[in-house]
Amino acid sequence: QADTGSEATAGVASDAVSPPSGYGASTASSHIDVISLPRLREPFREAIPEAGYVFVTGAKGDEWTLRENRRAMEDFRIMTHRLTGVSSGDVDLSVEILGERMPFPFFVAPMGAHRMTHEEGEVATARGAGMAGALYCSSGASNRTLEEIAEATTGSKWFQLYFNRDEDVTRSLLRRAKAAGYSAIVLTADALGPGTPDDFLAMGMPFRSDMTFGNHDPAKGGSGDFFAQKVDLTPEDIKLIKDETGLPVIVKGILRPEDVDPIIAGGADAIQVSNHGGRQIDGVPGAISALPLVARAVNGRVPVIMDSGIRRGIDVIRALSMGADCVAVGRPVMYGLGLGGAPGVQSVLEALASELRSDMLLTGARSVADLDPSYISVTGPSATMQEG
Ligand SMILES: Cc1cc2nc3c(=O)[nH]c(=O)nc-3n(C[C@H](O)[C@H](O)[C@H](O)COP(=O)(O)O)c2cc1C
Ligand SMILES: O=C(O)C(=O)c1ccccc1
Repeated sequence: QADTGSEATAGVASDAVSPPSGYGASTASSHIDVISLPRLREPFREAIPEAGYVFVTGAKGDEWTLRENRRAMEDFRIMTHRLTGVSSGDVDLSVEILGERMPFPFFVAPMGAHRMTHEEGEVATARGAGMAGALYCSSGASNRTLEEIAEATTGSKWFQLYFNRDEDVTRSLLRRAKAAGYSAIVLTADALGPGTPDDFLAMGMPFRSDMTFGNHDPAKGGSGDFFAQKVDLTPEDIKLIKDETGLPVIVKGILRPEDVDPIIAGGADAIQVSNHGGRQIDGVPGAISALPLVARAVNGRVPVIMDSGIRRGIDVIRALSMGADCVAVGRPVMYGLGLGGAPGVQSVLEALASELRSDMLLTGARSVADLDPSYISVTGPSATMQEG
């Protein structure tokens, strides 16, 4: 895709925000055939500009953690139950987390800058999530505004907060999220800003020239500077979120079991085990390896959510067996957005649900509530971590 010429303006959604940059993001809007989520990565590369592909698929440093998120899945071997009398009509994938009923135990992870992938940005992703009945977690780094996104999804929605150094800015974001109907706040605790894959740095960080962070656009009720994030967060900061909104707070980015107690004492209503898809610090363990120890530290006091590396139905089974109540899916949702806009996102989420349904049947578990560590044999580096 050339970054010049008027051709790129054709087909731009009428509600797209800023003037088209000629960047050439996807304008696709159709269902897609999904053999599996990993198989979408190459077609995604063909469908959007190289800068978007590198930004979305890349990760920090040597990308060891990015690879480890997938490799470590292999340490968790599925111990299938046989002759359990479970039929397909019996399989129940639904869960309820923080008062939200979900038709399947996964939702859309908060991701910023969807206009690097699709002209419509987050509005299309959120609409697609709603079409699949999935919960959409809106990123604080969205290109569209949280209000536009709220209006676009028919499903449940959570708002992910990048805590701003300016308290008034943070409070204003929280008030708006509450007013727009978001039902929980996700406090991201493991990020400094946009991911900086080496390949993206080498290209000169080519964000599209018309890219803005919608929630901070003064023309749309926003204020402050997205990049002015508060980095010195403590468990005390959870209180401000709860005081301002009265909503449940999920703390995202936890890998270390010792962090759990102070965060729950600070008022957190859920813990999200995550390494941000390997995008912020390289060298941290695969999220699935960290999950069992964090889940043991939580010990049922609050729900546990996990993300980073979920690509298959069996990955969802691994995470739920090892103590997660549900999981979030990141990059594959962007593949769906680039390849098919809102219906493409729907296709991706429904394909994962369908894969999970047959994997559950073959695992021999009737419902996600039945999954426990007895369904898993832990081997390799992840087993060593559990002993350590
Ligand atoms: C392009 C991109 C942008 C992201 N932006 C955010 C963000 O704004 N806030 C956040 O909490 N996490 C963000 N994440 C991290 C995701 O929420 C999630 O932790 C990660 O993508 C999960 O890993 P997966 O992609 O392997 O599923 C982003 C991830 C990607 C790929
Ligand atoms: O890239 C990321 O990981 C991320 O969190 C982010 C933050 C700001 C804008 C876009 C993405």
